[in-house]
Amino acid sequence: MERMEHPRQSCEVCGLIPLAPRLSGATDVVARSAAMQAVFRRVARFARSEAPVAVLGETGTGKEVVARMLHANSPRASGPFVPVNVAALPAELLESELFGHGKGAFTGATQNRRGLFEAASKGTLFLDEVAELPLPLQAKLLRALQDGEIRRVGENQAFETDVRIVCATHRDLLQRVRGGAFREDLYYRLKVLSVQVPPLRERRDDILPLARRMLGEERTRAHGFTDAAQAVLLRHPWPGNVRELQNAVKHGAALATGARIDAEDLPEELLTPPPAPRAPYALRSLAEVEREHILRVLDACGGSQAEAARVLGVGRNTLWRKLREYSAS
Ligand SMILES: Nc1ncnc2c1ncn2[C@@H]1O[C@H](COP(=O)(O)OP(=O)(O)OP(=O)(O)O)[C@@H](O)[C@H]1O
Repeated sequence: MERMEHPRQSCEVCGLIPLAPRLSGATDVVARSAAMQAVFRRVARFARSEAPVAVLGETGTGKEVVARMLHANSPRASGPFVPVNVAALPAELLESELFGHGKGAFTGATQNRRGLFEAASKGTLFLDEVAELPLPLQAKLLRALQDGEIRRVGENQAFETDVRIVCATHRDLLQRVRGGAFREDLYYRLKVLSVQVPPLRERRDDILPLARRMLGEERTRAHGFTDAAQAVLLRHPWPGNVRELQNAVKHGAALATGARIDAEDLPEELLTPPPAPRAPYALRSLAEVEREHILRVLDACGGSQAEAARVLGVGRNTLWRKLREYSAS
């Protein structure tokens, strides 16, 4: 599924119907790597279910893209897809945003307003950054999921809900549960099904196809990457994942003067090689470590065995015996 050309034609690899052009942002969805194809095969199966799905993965990996694919391929596809970033609003505002409010519920509530739950009716409500949901709202969300109905802030009348919940987080939700920041009962309600989106560094086969697709969206004369630029793109660890790649391509497109983006057109941080990984801790025997330490102390003591024995806290005879062993070996 490198490119899903036509919105109605399903992908040969995973059977998914692609998103309408540009729905996923600037680009069509790319899944050249085996890891991403496995993700989308899973998405295709989950799409048919009504059960909540938790989409997990580092920031910028494409969790929202996955959520949109779930919706676009579900029986709810003709209904709305309503995304809400729960980390973006203060708790009180978020509550009325999600559940709506009645006239006079609080200062400024001059009329009844329906919330996103109602707006997502017959569709999918996508709760992004769900780990950040404040505890009181977690309780309210749990009730909505359990009872299948919601109450607008300041109102008693209950509205039946008909939404499928998809949520996403880059955090370790289970750790939040253990730390008391996330309700365990809600965790199990939301994570009935789950999809893990792998980081870009674990699916390097996607890097160049993604970069080419993104470049195609830019207004630039450049229509490719030099070998040097490709090598840089393949080497970078992409801590910001696909979003960081998108920025790098924009940077390259803006600076490129020729027909192809060159390495030096890419952002600086891609060009300075990352610090060399620390040598893995050498596993050595105690005898080896002892020998090295003794010789180092002896050296620091100018070769004086008496002084070295004192520093090492051993008898002079012991030190002499060890040194003899070393010289014999
Ligand atoms: N497989 C893909 N093919 C094409 N574009 C992609 C793909 N995955 C991600 N993108 C693009 O990368 C950007 C980041 O993706 P998205 O917003 O879905 O990531 P996210 O994991 O939800 O990020 P965050 O954790 O910050 O919410 C978007 O512009 C999206 O269109």
